[in-house]
Amino acid sequence: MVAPVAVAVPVIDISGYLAGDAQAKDRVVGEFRNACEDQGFLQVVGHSVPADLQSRHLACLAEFFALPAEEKEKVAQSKSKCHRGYEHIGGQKLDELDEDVTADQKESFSVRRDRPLGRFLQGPNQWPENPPQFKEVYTEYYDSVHELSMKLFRVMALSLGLNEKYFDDFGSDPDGLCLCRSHHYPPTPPDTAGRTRGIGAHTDFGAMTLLLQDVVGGLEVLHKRTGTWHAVVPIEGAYVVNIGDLMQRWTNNRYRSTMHRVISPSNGKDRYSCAFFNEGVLDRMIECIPTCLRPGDEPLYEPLKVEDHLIKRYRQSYWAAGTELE
Ligand SMILES: O=C(O)CCC(=O)C(=O)O
Ligand SMILES: [Fe+2]
Repeated sequence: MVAPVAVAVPVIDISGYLAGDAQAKDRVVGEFRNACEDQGFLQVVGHSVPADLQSRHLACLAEFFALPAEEKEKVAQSKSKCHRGYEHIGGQKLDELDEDVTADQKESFSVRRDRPLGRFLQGPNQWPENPPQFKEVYTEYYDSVHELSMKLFRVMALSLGLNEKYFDDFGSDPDGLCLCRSHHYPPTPPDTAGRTRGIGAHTDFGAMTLLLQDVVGGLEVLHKRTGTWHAVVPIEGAYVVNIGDLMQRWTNNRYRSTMHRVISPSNGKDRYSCAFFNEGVLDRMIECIPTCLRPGDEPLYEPLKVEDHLIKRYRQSYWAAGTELE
């Protein structure tokens, strides 16, 4: 049940920081640090992604997901050797612990950077024929949100007392993995209320996630201290930014990767969202960032290769839904 008392997810206006204002920079960096050390969830407004691009992207998604199933299946993820394209409802189950809840009641479309086939998740995208502007708008959106993520990695570096370019390579290496996955959550049928999950409870796999959600609502975050779920109230055009498991590990638990889930809409509305995940370079070793270790402390985790971490997490979430993943 969602707790009646709202646990605030901080809202950070980064417009002054982006404009180069030194005072705003200190404020933004401090607010970002507090949010990441607390729940690892925040919302960013005053960012650089144009509102018009967000609307065009969401409109294209609605048009695509409304196509007949056989049209969407032409670009099914099961046809891709690198897990790109359309995934039908129930293809993934992110809640790996609760057997009673359904597989994820979302359909999605996944895009990464086009690379030659070979390494895990590397390869070419698949694009639908309709709507005709889908590829162009999706690509423009991907580039814009990727650019914003790089600005936020700079804030992240400063907030950890590091050189502001510390994460530049991790986030912008052409072989680095970023996933821009868009979702459609159809309204839940009334008879399955309580058991349906748009997305089951999970933590994100990568370093940082930037999520655009429409105004329908349904995203919830688990408040660790009280064990209660709280709505992340939609703010039109804002990005919900959250820390993923890789960053929690990298920062020796200083920054928190927090459980979240999506409850399918029960108000008869369709919900759309788009998540951008920075998952990093496959060969990169993740080991405790020096500024995250107090004198005399030991790192909590062994060094871990990004590739090993991602293979394990992706496979688990697909096997839980009975889907094969190459
Ligand atoms: O659609 C949402 O609001 C959340 C999506 C999400 O948590 C995910 O894709 O990992
Ligand atoms: Fe997530």
